[in-house]
Amino acid sequence: MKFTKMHGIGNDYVYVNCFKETVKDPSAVAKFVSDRHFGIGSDGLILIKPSDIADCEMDMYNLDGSQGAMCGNGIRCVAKYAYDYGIVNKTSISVATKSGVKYLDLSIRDGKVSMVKVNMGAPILQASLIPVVSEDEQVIDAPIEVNGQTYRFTAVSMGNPHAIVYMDDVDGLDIEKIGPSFESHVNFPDRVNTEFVRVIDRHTVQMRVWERGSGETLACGTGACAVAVSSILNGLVDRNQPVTVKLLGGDLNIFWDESDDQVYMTGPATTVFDGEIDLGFLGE
Ligand SMILES: N[C@H](CCC[C@H](N)C(=O)O)C(=O)O
Repeated sequence: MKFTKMHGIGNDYVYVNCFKETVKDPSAVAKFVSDRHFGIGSDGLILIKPSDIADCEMDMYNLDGSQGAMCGNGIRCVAKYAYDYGIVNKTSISVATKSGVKYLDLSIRDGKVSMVKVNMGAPILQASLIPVVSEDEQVIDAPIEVNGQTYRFTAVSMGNPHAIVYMDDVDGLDIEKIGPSFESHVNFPDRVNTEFVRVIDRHTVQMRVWERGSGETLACGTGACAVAVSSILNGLVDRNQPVTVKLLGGDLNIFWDESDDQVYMTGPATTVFDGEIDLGFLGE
């Protein structure tokens, strides 16, 4: 199987061009290739597939083999791959995902994509659609008990579920302990991606993320969007202004446009190397 290793500020995936390759069992392939000792090493697998409704389709799998409905860092790399490898020859493109068709604008430097702006769509705040168990219509700054401690969190979906928790210090956080407890908490029927956030000023936040199905990653694009929306809803950053979200792997610029309720994410996409791996033992 030919593949391309790419990352969005350190959130790295193995990408397969399914205009040319066939992957029979993506879940099994994702689990194997993601292993950083026995496989290639990544946060998961992303298939770039033909689409009848967009320029291409993104089909994303976490490292545990679970399928993700949306991936912000991944879709920027899909767009970069599509342009750089000749699937498209334009700088405004569409990518179909499990959470709808997304529209992207590409910045080109030296003939290749350097930065990508993605319309990530409108945030979903209705608890039953996130989903999160709650008696309230929306979950903003609500209590939740995790490992015997009470936290306050806000729930936002960007096509995938996020729980946002604000703290004074995220650098010293024992995320390996608290992350899995949020991920598998009974209040999240589909599990959840959890962002731990320190507010720096009215335009800047710092976050770490424990991703559903992948553990701590260096960055999470949908998570950064959810954090910007949550921070505005909680009055912690200015409305209708860009928010800089600082993640372990780098920064993302997020803008929640009140005029159309769309969340725009701008960030880089990077190709690391092309490779080939024999997955005959997996029946591929
Ligand atoms: N773990 C996520 C999918 C990947 C999201 C993240 N890598 C991003 O950049 O948005 C989920 O299961 O919902």
